Amino acid sequence: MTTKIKVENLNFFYGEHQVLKNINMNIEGNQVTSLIGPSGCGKTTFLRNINRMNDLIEEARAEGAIFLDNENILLDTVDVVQLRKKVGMVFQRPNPFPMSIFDNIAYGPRIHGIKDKHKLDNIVEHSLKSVGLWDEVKDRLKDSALRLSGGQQQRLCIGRVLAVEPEIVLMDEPCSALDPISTMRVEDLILDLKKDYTIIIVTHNMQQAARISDSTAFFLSGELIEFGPTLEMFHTPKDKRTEDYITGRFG
Ligand SMILES: Nc1ncnc2c1ncn2[C@@H]1O[C@H](COP(=O)(O)OP(=O)(O)OP(=O)(O)O)[C@@H](O)[C@H]1O
Repeated sequence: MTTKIKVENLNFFYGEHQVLKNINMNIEGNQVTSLIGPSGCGKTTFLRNINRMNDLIEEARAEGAIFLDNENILLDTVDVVQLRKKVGMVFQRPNPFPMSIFDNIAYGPRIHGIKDKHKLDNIVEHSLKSVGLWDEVKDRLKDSALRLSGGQQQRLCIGRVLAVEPEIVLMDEPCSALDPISTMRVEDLILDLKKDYTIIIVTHNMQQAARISDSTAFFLSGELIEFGPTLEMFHTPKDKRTEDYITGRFG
């Protein structure tokens, strides 16, 4: 069973500006959870709390608790390097490092101390197979990753995250820069990955949320308005504001 996430009374501020308001949520393992809501409602901020990426912003401040299994990762005592190994993140635009395909995947494991060539070969092969890229690139592992297509680059970036064996994968609009066919491949990949990982994805695409997620959370102005099984939320939303958003009446 993969890691569960329990969010308790999470409030988050950029300086005086309160961006997240009293969020409570139980996110199950082996599931895909979508975060939806209009631009600026706090989805990315929420996601970035789960691997403490907001720590990098000086005036950012979080209150409350986020438990990964039993550990509250908002405590000062948490080792954020270890946390980010456990909680990988994929960004909106594919961002491969300007180095070879092999070195992109081997980068994280090397940082975490793996030097053995044979071990790294295995990790690279395994990660590239997990993201369905192995057959496309196995004969050119030394080529620059920047020469891959956008869709291939995004799968490479997901492979780079998987190479350090995370428990949770956060994805911030991972398909927004991709064409429909690459999007479909990444969506298939996400569905496949949920057997091993807890996945949270921010998306502006309602069809995408409906296609790939088990649960959906609807945010509005920093509040969690509704959270539940995706099918229920899309067919019988409990809150009028959720209904208005998913039917395109605002946002
Ligand atoms: N570094 C920052 N400093 C100050 N305020 C910020 C910072 N980043 C985001 N904000 C503010 O926090 C609020 C939430 O932003 P966030 O990026 O989390 O929203 P979002 O729902 O992910 O939006 P989008 O769908 O457009 O990506 C916005 O009002 C934004 O202006």
